[in-house]
Amino acid sequence: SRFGAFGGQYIPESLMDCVSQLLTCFESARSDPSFWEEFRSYYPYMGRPSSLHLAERLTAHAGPKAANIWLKREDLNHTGSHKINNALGQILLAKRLGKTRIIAETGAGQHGVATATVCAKFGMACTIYMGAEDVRRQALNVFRIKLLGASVVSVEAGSRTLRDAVNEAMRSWVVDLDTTHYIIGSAIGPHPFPTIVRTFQSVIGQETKQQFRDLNSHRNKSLPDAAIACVGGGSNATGMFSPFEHDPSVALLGVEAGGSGVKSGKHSATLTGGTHGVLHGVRTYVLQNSHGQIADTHSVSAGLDYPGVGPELSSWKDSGRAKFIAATDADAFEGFRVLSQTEGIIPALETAHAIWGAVGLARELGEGKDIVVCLSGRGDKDVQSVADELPRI
Ligand SMILES: CC/C=C(/N=C/c1c(COP(=O)(O)O)cnc(C)c1O)C(=O)O
Repeated sequence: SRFGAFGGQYIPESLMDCVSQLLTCFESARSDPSFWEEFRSYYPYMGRPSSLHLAERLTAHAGPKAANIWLKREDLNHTGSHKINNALGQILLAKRLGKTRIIAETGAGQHGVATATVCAKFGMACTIYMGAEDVRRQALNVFRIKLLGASVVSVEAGSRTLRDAVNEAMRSWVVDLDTTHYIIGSAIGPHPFPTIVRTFQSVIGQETKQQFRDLNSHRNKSLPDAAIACVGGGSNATGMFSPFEHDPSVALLGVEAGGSGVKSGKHSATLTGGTHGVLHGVRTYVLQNSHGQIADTHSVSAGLDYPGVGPELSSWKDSGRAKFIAATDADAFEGFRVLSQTEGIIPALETAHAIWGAVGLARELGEGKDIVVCLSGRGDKDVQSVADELPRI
């Protein structure tokens, strides 16, 4: 349950039974071939495997001596992001646990949509908790969640963003533990949640590894030189990175939300600007003041706007296995514009942070090297807020 000094279960007594029941269920499912057969039987529905392909014009944009940039198209999954991988896996666990009701938190709305989608598919009642600020800025996804038959609870407390949605979801879970499973949307929360989410999301890195080898056998190259992903709670990053963890020749780079700049104090770059702490039941890096008060965060992208991060990424930061940088809001808009206009792919604003990071890394690594980028989601949900930025774009 620990990733170095990180992880654990910092939860009230009232949650212990439910969490240990989940652990038992996960442990048995994980080692049960018929569970994975059932999971893979939904690949046609999810659109797995997602494709991996070279982004020639994005690579050219990075410059004549830049490394090749490869895109792992999690944006083409059903519902438009990597979130479906985890939502589907966890609803199969909920079924095994005999639960009949699902709750979840959401910030960008992608996890909310993915959860509402699998609840419709499996006939379970669904309530999504979402900060009121995110209800406003991701309105398209709120509409989709309701169309899928789920209800949305708009959370007015605190900063009215993802952190507050998680608080509310956890609070409501305690009331209905026996009927309800909480499909947590990122690699956060008390053990076993970070391990569950990473396990389901690791389909991203496993497929990428195989696809890269197959696509590069002619040049006798079996591994990329770097993998890069944006980091909110850390699920698409750990999903892309964990299958490469023990391949030291593959650099791992996470790109966080630098907001108005890490020095400005208005950001969500937890690993870059945070310290060891506890948030939402887990010991990890958090953004907090000297009294341990969790800081308010800012990001143009709702899915990265969170003061915590998964414990596995925290351990990789401290062990040096992965590096983390911050892309500002402006950098993200640049990544958004560049991918749209060089590859015809409109990314989620979250993903745009990784695109910006990939261009910089491609210039750094140089010719003949290869970078795989987790293209975590599509940008339909963001076009309204980007429209306001269009003059800058
Ligand atoms: C679970 C809360 C986060 C959400 N989304 C986060 C997100 C992220 C960041 O989440 P992680 O992969 O968990 O770091 C990256 N890309 C897209 C397209 C996202 O939607 C959500 O509610 O949809």
